[in-house]
Amino acid sequence: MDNSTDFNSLRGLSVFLLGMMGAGKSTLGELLSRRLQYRFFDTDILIERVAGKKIREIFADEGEATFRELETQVLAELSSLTKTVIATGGGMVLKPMNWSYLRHGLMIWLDVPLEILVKRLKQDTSRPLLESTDLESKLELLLEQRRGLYAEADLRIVVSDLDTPAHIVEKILTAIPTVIKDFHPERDHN
Ligand SMILES: Nc1ncnc2c1ncn2[C@@H]1O[C@H](COP(=O)(O)OP(=O)(O)OP(=O)(O)O)[C@@H](O)[C@H]1O
Ligand SMILES: O=C(O)C1=C[C@@H](O)[C@@H](O)[C@H](O)C1
Ligand SMILES: [Mg+2]
Repeated sequence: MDNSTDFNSLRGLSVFLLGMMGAGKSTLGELLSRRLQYRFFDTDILIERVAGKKIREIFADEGEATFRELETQVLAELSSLTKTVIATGGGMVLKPMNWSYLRHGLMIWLDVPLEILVKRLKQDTSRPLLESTDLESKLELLLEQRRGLYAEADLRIVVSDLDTPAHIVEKILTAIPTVIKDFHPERDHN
């Protein structure tokens, strides 16, 4: 099949991937962008570039509030682009102001069960919010606090243990035409 038939319905609209740490936003974002022939950006990577240091170091040296400011700044710049897939950081949904930027594109929530997140993140040391705490309890708490926010996305993709990144991208591409039908670009940007 000609891949372009998959995504004509997007009409150049950017895609924002939302979801918890470890949900696969960065991994899938890159794959999805290739399928869509879109550019790909990852807000965490851009923040590290702007700050000239790792996220772990930004949290340690300047605190989470500074990280969140940089996050909004990077998002604001990306939101004016078209034909772009953007992997956001897990906490992008926290600031109400960020929603005015996220709403410029199609927002997709990668909904991954807690057990899978724990499995994926137990060896990881790059995520400061998961440092020196009981990983499962911390993730559970964050998920509880954020679930309602992620649920504001235009599309929810439920991920199971057996879903490979390629399979999830196919699920997204299949769902896009349906969700885009109800998408109103003139929706409230506030
Ligand atoms: N479908 C999948 N199956 C198996 N492993 C996966 C899948 N998707 C992602 N992973 C793995 O899970 C880990 C976390 O993925 P990734 O970094 O893409 O998450 P993220 O959503 O970008 O997290 P963060 O919000 O912290 O940036 C990586 O090691 C990645 O290889
Ligand atoms: O869920 C979060 O709050 C975070 C997720 C990561 O992507 C990074 O943006 C950072 O580690 C914070
Ligand atoms: Mg990521």
